[in-house]
Amino acid sequence: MKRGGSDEQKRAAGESAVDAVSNGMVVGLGTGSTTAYAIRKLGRLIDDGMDIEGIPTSYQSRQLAREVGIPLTSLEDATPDLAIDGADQVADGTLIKGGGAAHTREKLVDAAADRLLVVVDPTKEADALDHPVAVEVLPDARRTVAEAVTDLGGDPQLRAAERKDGPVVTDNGNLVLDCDFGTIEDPAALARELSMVPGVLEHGLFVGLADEIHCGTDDGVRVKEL
Ligand SMILES: O=C[C@H](O)[C@H](O)[C@H](O)COP(=O)(O)O
Repeated sequence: MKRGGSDEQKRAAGESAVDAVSNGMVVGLGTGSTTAYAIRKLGRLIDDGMDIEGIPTSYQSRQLAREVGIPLTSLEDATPDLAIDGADQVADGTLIKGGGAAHTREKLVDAAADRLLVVVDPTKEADALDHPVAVEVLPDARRTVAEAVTDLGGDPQLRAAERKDGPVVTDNGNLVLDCDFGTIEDPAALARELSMVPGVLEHGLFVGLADEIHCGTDDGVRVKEL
């Protein structure tokens, strides 16, 4: 799905993060249009003889990794040395993710990795987080979670599928509520509160996980260490 800035900005960011990959590493493969550039570059490094394994975070990243020849492993068998992942919004090192409904597995892999490199374009950077937060919910919990989100001050909308009638169904067989909280003053507190709601599998607030932000611009890549 196409979101955010230009393809060239995304390519610059995705490929910049791959410069941190060295021989023998296990790499977490995020999901989305920006990470796709990183996955393709990892494939080229493997073609050149590098020994890298990937842990995919979605059907999309698994298929692309297979296409470009990245050997795959899993969290059962390996710990990622680093993960490369995109974001829908970044402010002060905190991320909102889940625009592709992949945030649950992304969070598992990103949190397990020794380092998380986030790849974005300038449209994703903000002074404060105000993007809707994707919340993956068990189908039976759709209404009760929506009520809890409303009690927390959010406006939950069931994510509708495109080119299919009805809702988006995640790779895990669940639904997604896009929850608009306006400007999020305290992301860590909201993250904790959402995690406590029964029926919430995972939400798209990634607090304290990112180690570097690689922002692709028309004039090169800005790397911010956190
Ligand atoms: O669920 C999807 C992910 O969290 C993506 O990493 C995020 O939506 C950014 O995707 P893109 O690079 O396509 O904007």
